[in-house]
Amino acid sequence: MEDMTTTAAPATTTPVVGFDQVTKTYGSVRAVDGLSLRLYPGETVALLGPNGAGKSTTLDLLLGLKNADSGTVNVFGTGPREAIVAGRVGAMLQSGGLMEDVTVAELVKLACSLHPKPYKAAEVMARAGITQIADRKVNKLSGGQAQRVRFALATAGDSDLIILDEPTTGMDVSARQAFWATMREQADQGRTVLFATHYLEEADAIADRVLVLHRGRLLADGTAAEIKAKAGARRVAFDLEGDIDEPALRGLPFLTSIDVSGQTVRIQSADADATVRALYGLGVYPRNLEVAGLGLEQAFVAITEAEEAKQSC
Ligand SMILES: Nc1ncnc2c1ncn2[C@@H]1O[C@H](COP(=O)(O)OP(=O)(O)OP(=O)(O)O)[C@@H](O)[C@H]1O
Repeated sequence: MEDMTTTAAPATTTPVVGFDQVTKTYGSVRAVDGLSLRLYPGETVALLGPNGAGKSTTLDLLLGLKNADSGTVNVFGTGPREAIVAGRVGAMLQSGGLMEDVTVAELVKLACSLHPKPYKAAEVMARAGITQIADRKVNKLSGGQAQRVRFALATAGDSDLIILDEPTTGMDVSARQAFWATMREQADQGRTVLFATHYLEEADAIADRVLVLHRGRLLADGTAAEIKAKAGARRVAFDLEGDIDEPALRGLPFLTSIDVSGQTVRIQSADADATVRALYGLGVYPRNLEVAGLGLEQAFVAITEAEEAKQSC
């Protein structure tokens, strides 16, 4: 698989975020391993990676919640904490505890009062869709409502960089749609949005750049389309009549996965042309043949599995 860590980011724009050879270890675990990357104004960037890949640690380093063992983290030309004190960074963390014995409105007003460039609390609540629960105690909220409140806190003021760790977990469909519409507006106004997610369809739909982390290293960096294309493999689906000789199909060249369901066969192949030629060579005549590129989810799995295989050699 070719190198996927070259980004087409503009060379002339001053980066919003710069990581240079950043490493963070916990005991023997290298959570972030020599990570270098740049984020630029107006980018919406998805941070993907399997469990334990180092996404949350990367965001914590970016927010100054953790210190790197080596390397440098730069945010708007300063350290992360200075950038936060200056109000340039808004964040929504995965399990960010919410103050319990206050109402939603009180909490949002507090967040606004602490921000150097605050928005009006009523505006912030309307944007997050929590006006109707403004008088409710924070410890009485459902999971999705609490998530909306975290979203409000992350957008309490005019920040230039918005960091979101799995932001839509627990949100219903309409909350998700409203959330991403707001984030899109924020990016259109020149803000940088960085979000970690396990929802690959969200990354595909929302992000104009996708970073794939694996064991603390950057495995891929590009648009979703580039990552899908560079993963190489393609999906092939077809129907067969009569008895299916599954062992023979499993022996097809370039096959990376196969699923037989009834008369329908779905395979993933590193060289779809060669696989289909070999299929005809078996004397098998597929009907309804479809060949398509990988979705971001399959590309992600292909990239991370290829890396696992490389490391276990
Ligand atoms: N405080 C800690 N002490 C010890 N090990 C930690 C600590 N925090 C994270 N780790 C380890 O560092 C690695 C990276 O964890 P991190 O939470 O950054 O990954 P992640 O990509 O956010 O994972 P997930 O998708 O599961 O949220 C994991 O192996 C994790 O077990």
